This record gives sequence, C-alpha cells and structure tokens, in this order.
Amino acid sequence: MSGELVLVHRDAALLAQAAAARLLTALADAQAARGTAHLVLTGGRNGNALLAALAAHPARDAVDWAHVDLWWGDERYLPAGDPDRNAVQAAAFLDAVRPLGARVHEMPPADGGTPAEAAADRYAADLAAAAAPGAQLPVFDVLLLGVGPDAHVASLFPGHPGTERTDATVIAVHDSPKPPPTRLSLTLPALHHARQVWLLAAGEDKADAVALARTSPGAATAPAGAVHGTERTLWLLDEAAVGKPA
Ligand SMILES: O=C1O[C@H](COP(=O)(O)O)[C@@H](O)[C@H](O)[C@H]1O
Repeated sequence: MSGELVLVHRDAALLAQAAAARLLTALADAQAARGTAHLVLTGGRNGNALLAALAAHPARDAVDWAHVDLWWGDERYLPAGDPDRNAVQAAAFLDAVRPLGARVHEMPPADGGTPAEAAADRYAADLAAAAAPGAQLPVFDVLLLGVGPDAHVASLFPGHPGTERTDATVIAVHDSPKPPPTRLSLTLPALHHARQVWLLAAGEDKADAVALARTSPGAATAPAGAVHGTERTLWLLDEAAVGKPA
C-alpha cells in the first residue's frame, strides 16, 4: 500500500491555493525525472477551484506545459460546449495552458448519435495510444479526484455497477444518481494507474463522505476510500470536511 497523507487547510480557498502550488511542484518534479508529466483532472467544486488557482498562479510557467498530457477522470456525457461538461467548467485553465503546448485529451462530447459506450471506447483508445508498448494506460503522475458528498469519485458512485467494472479502462455510466444521468468514467483499475492520487474535499457537506471513505469500507460503499496511488495517496481537505478544526 502507498504512503497516505492527510493535509487539512483552513478553508476551501486556501485548499485550492495550496493544492495548486503543490501540483506545480509535482508536475515539475515529474518532468525532471521523466521529461514529461501526465495529469488527470477532475470536475466538481474543488477540482474547478484548484484549476482556477493553477491558471492564475505566479509560478504556473515553472512547468513546461508543452510536455504535459492532461486527461480526465470522468466527464458528463453532454454536447460540446454544454456548461455542465467538466471540460467546459475548466475552460479558463485549459485556455491558459493550451497555447503553452499542453496536450489536452478531453473525453468525447455527446453528438446525439454516438452511444456513450462507443465514446468510452474511443477515450480508452486515446489512453492506450499514449501508453508504453503493450500497456493500456500511461502511468499518471498525479490523478486528481473530487470527492462527492456520497463519497463518489470520478463517475463511480456507491452502490452503482461502475465500481465493479474491471474489464475496461473507460466505461459509460448510465442512470447516474447525480445529474446528468449519462457519464464517462475511468474505472477503478484505471484510477489505480497513478503514482499519486489526490483526493479533494472541502465543505461541511463532504464531512460524512470523508469520514466514511477514510474507514475504507470498500468501493461499493465509498469509492473515494478505494483509490490509492502507487507512491502516495493524499487527502487534501479543509477544516469543514474533517468536521472539526485541525
Ligand atoms: O459530478 C462530479 O462530481 C464530483 C465531485 O463534485 P463536487 O462538486 O461535489 O465537489 C467530481 O469529482 C466529478 O469529477 C464530477 O463529474
């Protein structure tokens, strides 16, 4: 099992600022070690706040963005440009790093005809194309996961069949308990292809999910507690999400 660390910041804004600074260092370290960095992005409140802080960070360009691959852990399967797509909510960050050469791998948007399964297969193929020969996935340097109030991560929801899928790296998720109902998600085995997993949670409404996940009851009950990095698993929380002052 990888090393696990819990860091608690005063509030959500500080959490986003501190995580952004930490992420820039992690990406620069990955590039120093391997020349390139693979980062998996998350949607949701905390993921969006982190990306906004990253885009505005004075040390943003300490990272060589021309050697960064940006992936998504999940996406809401909606048409391109829909304001509820994770990639659209991250547009300010993506628009800041694209001109610097970052390779942005968005999950396919719904086009009114392509089944979500075909879109998932397409993203799996994109991932495989970036992997070492014979592998299905690149090794992600940092994988960001926003923890939902029900302890879901990516689009893997408690009690939902997606948490059990081991036959694919990317799946279509139907009847999601959180709108929209159709989503694309990396599976648990794919999420485990990361050196560092960072779980983000801020706010009182996340306290129960964090407490439950930290007891590791299993993926079917709390997917957030079932994802671990091969080198490190980092819980990045604010005081409200731990339910008491640190
Ligand atoms: O729908 C989603 O929600 C979660 C967490 O969102 P939050 O707003 O409760 O923080 C996020 O991890 C996931 O990427 C997203 O699609």
